[in-house]
Amino acid sequence: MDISPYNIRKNSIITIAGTVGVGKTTMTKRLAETLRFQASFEQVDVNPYLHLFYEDFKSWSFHLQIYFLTERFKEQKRIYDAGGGFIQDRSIYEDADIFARMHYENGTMTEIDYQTYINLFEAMVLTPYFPKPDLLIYLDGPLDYIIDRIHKRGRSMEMKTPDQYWIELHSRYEKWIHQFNLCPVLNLNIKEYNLNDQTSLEYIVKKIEKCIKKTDAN
Ligand SMILES: Nc1ncnc2c1ncn2[C@@H]1O[C@H](COP(=O)(O)OP(=O)(O)O)[C@@H](O)[C@H]1O
Ligand SMILES: Nc1ncnc2c1ncn2[C@H]1C[C@H](O)[C@@H](COP(=O)(O)O)O1
Repeated sequence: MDISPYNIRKNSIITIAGTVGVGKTTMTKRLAETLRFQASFEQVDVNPYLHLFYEDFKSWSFHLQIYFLTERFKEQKRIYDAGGGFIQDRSIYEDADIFARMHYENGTMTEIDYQTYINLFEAMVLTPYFPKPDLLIYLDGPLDYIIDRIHKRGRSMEMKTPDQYWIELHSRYEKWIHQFNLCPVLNLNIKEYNLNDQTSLEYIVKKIEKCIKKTDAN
């Protein structure tokens, strides 16, 4: 078996999940550097719908979800073609189970659009390009820390969005992770690590090793 210096298979796929602003992108970068894996990011700056969506959820939620699905599919294919070895910034499950569902349930996505989206999502995850991740790392922490990070990051479209949106997202994430069972989950609390501290990073890597080893043993 091909093992990285950290006893983690070099073809592993590790997905970082968690609500907006919790620190997924930052964690993706640091883990990819440390494990010498490739990174797969969500590209926020080039997303042509995101600004429009934040101005008017009802008009743009379907377009935005289709765009995210397309981008995730391309990234999944890239990961598959490379034979794994990736840290991935957010999972496709979050798009469907949290964001799309929330907008449908809140009336900012129509039933027809939601059904079309779900049909496409279900067809996509059945393709070979969507192997289940070897591990999903779930980042969470106090809501006030997370909202503070969103404000400090300073994306204007997010800063104009009422805090109620982040509160609802966070609450939906908490429910979602409790029932998520498609792959092993490592829970990390953002108050309990510091990515600028090598010891703290090593501690996270040790936890990843343990979770992935347990799965390999099954
Ligand atoms: N461990 C951390 N400690 C302090 N600030 C962090 C940490 N991780 C991320 N941040 C900051 O919080 C903000 C959101 O992080 P980001 O990685 O973009 O989150 P996400 O991808 O989950 O939206 C950024 O400004 C980032 O610099
Ligand atoms: N599927 C999605 N639907 C709506 N909005 C989404 C979706 N995926 C990501 N977003 C938004 C949330 C943030 O404003 C940006 C980037 O997400 P982040 O958690 O900061 O990486 O896109």
